[in-house]
Amino acid sequence: MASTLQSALEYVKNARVHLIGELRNLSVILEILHQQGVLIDEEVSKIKGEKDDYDRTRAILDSVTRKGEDACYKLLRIIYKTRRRTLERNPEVLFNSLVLNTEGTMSQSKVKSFKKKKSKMSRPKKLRTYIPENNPEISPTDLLKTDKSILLVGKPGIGKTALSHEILRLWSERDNKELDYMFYFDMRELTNIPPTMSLEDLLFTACSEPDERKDEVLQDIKSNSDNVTIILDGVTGLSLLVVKKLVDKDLLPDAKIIITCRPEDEEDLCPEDWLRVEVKGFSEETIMTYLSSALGENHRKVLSNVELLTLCHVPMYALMVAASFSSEDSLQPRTVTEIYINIVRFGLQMNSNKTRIRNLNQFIKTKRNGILSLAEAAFNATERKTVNLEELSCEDGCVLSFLKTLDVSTTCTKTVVKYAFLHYTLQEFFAALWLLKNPDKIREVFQQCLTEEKKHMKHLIPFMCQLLNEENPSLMSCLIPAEELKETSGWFFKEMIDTLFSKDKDTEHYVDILFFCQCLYESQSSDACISFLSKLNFHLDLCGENLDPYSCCAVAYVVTQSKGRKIRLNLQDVTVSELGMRQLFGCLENVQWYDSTCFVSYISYKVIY
Ligand SMILES: Nc1ncnc2c1ncn2[C@@H]1O[C@H](COP(=O)(O)OP(=O)(O)OP(=O)(O)O)[C@@H](O)[C@H]1O
Repeated sequence: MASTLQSALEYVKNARVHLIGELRNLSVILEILHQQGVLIDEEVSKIKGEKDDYDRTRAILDSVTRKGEDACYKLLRIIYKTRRRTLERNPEVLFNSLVLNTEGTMSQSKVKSFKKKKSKMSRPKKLRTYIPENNPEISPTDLLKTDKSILLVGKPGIGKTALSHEILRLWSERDNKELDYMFYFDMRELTNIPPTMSLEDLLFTACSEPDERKDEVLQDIKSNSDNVTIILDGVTGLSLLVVKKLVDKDLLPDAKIIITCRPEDEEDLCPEDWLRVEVKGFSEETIMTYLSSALGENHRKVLSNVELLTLCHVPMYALMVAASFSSEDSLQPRTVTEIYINIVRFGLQMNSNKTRIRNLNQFIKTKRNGILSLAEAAFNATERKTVNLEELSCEDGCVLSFLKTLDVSTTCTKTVVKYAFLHYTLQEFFAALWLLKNPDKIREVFQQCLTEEKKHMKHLIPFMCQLLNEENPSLMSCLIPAEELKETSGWFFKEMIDTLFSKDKDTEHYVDILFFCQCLYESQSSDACISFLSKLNFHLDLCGENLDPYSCCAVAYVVTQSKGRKIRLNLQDVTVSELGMRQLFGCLENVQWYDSTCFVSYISYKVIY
């Protein structure tokens, strides 16, 4: 509850502007402040006599801050306990359950057989393997209860900090009235402290200092270290002597230490008697709960897209997907690629030591070389049909935050570190980005899409279509000069349509109309839609297709772009959800139902729920 980096007094002062706008049910707060002896009768009456709630809130905050730290702490506790009634906008980030695994890492032979099995799966099945299975082994409550020290390991953004905050919350709300201590340190905030910092300085300077009898408190902590829990969040190594001594139990030998770290920093951090817990992210069930509570009915749009659904196993990405869909209509991403652009921008911002959003473009420009080198490794890996990135020259932690690391033993004495993206579709996104920097390769990739061996390269095309869109320069303008992109988009769509249709003349090659619609929707280019429709003689045949809401959105977009000519649309025997059907209704006025050449647009569909 109370922050470890600022006192309650500072907290109330800093939050004043927000509290003035957002506190409500002031009589509840006043009553409890009175009961707890923070305010006396006269003060309460005076505050109640103020002319409106705005002045009453100011008066409460003034009185409490004048009374100092203790009074501010009590006020914060009251607000926290009554937050559902007293805060206009409930700031609580609800903790959704995470899959926690205590089994340890998979053996090399298991990894190999899993990979072999995976290589034979279809793309949706492969993507689904990212989502961890929901077989709960241990809960945050168990983690609070155990006496063992704990190492929480997990990929970037997977929920380690959220889990340690949850442990802190459970601790602050438990009934146990015995005196014990819990300290939380965000190690990323402790960058400028001397490597030789003492325990006392760590606990009382970097953390909160008791008002009085500091020596006595420190003595109590030292002599009863079994009553102490210290959470060190985001540890990258043992360079701070005090942290090393805590881990080695040279200091506070009976204290419980909880460390969170990413897999690449795990070595040396997990003594044998510690409990190692791997944070694996959201299960499918949690993704559904998370998205439906964040987005209501709109969550079906995400669920129907296997790329986005599986991406959401990383809570940080789930947050971004939810934020993208829940923003004001005008700010909502129209396309899937825009969500990835948001994720990349947000990921860079999160790992940039809090760059402000208005300075973010400038910041991204400084990371240009690192991002493009990551993009190159992504392209090479995608072409080789693997998730292992090779020849990664970038060492910038901010850029590498999109990756997870894997230690692979090459011989019994040698281990190499391999990198992979947190999700395969992010690899494809970066690969598409690299192609736009190297447009000479694009034609070759279009050709590859027609071959059995390299047909997986087609998944880069929808990303490229949107990244070429001049109206959305939020990422590309920082990486590739606008003139280069303009030149590419001058020939890109014609070449794409011509190449992907070309084989159709000679063979029975199947033209994937839905895939085209998806690319054109991502491009948001009317001209490209018209070229495509004229290639099809304005006849879209989707007979027998399974149309998820995203495909429906894409089809509706393409159909509506044809202003001069109506479209003949064959929806015979399609399977479609109710949401998808609603997306399609919007474009039906652009559909030609009867026509003299006896082509008739046709609808017969099965609705799925
Ligand atoms: N269990 C959860 N319930 C709801 N949201 C969560 C949960 N876990 C994580 N999130 C969301 O995802 C974001 C990233 O999570 P978090 O900071 O905990 O990741 P992390 O594993 O600590 O990452 P890093 O390695 O980068 O420090 C959080 O800001 C939060 O919004």
